[in-house]
Amino acid sequence: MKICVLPGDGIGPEIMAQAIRVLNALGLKLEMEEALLGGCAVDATGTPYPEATQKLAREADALLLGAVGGPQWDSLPREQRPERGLLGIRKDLGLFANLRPAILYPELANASSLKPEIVSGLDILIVRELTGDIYFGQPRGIEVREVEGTQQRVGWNTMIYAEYEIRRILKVAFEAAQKRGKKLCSVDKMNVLECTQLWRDIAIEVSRDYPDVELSHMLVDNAAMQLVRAPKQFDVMVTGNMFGDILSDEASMLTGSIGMLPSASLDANNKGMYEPSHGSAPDIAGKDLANPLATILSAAMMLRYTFNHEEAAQRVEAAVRKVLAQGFRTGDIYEPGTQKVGTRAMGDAVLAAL
Ligand SMILES: NC(=O)c1ccc[n+]([C@@H]2O[C@H](COP(=O)([O-])OP(=O)(O)OC[C@H]3O[C@@H](n4cnc5c(N)ncnc54)[C@H](O)[C@@H]3O)[C@@H](O)[C@H]2O)c1
Ligand SMILES: CC(C)[C@H](C(=O)O)[C@@H](O)C(=O)O
Ligand SMILES: [Mg+2]
Repeated sequence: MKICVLPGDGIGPEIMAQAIRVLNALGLKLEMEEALLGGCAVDATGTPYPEATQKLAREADALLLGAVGGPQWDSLPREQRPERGLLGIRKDLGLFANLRPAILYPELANASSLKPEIVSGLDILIVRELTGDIYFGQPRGIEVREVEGTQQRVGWNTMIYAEYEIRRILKVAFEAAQKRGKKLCSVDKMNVLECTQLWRDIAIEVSRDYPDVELSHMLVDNAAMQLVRAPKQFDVMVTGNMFGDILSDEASMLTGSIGMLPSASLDANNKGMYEPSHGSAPDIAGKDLANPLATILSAAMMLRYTFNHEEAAQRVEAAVRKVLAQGFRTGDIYEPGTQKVGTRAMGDAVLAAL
């Protein structure tokens, strides 16, 4: 089982160190090799997704990513920014299916931004398309043009989906729903955007192959509202790249913190890159404050989806549950009466629980 490890930037190396300790403690035959992605790669090689990383990434069975980015790279030309490395590796490896499970651990009911009675038992899966949409659409750019008689800067992007891209992510979502609560909500903005009218049309077509799954549709603005009004109405949600990015950060707060939301980014053969949904958190980087649980839970998803090692995945998830029950909390999920710990001590606790 060959894993390409990409610690990245900011809190990336800190949270990754804990996930690797957990993986190593499982007694599995895992071969891990580190590579550069993001700002660290820009600093070392001038490019965010260097050739050496491309090679390792393509050879590996799975990848584990911390996070990339930071203000020190924000003024670079766009192609050199860390985020381009992340988008580049997703596209290069065909990782079109991003699974983001928002699960509320009962111990964190009070850490959720919603009242316990609204979120208790929450278990939503957000399926986000990851290699298309306005993220990758051409043309795009910023240029000076004449507009209404004056020269001014104009910025534009293109929201575009081809039928096959919509079809394949919907299949992933329907199949996930079949294995869960058999309810799928497809989120779009068909009242305004043609691109997402096509999305809705195809969702209806694909649904004919999944008569056991109840398909509903929701406009994205309403979906954002419903997520904080009554999130338990959802089982699986499926949406495009842009809306999924936003809705999954929103959903993370229902679970207590963005530091609790893992993710899997899969290709058609379940090769995957596993990464927490959050970013490099420059405001807390290097301070031993970051919550490593989203990364550790992402490693569990890797064991489940790419390596088919359900038992090991469940061991890791049970260990996370146990440390929460024991009262260990990083600052983002802390509440009075629990024990505040740093990133490394949280890793220690998970290891002890294992
Ligand atoms: N997958 C990725 O690599 C990824 C994802 C999102 C953002 N980014 C990049 O990260 C940088 C910072 O972005 P941002 O500030 O908008 O989002 P962010 O997710 O990094 O941080 C948002 C807030 O959440 C907190 N936070 C995030 N992860 C945490 C954790 N594990 N434990 C405790 N608190 C945590 C941060 O301290 C911050 O206050 C940007 O350069 C952005 O492009 C990368
Ligand atoms: C860093 C950025 C490119 C990325 C995205 O928008 O996909 C991040 O926000 C995420 O959610 O993984
Ligand atoms: Mg995001």
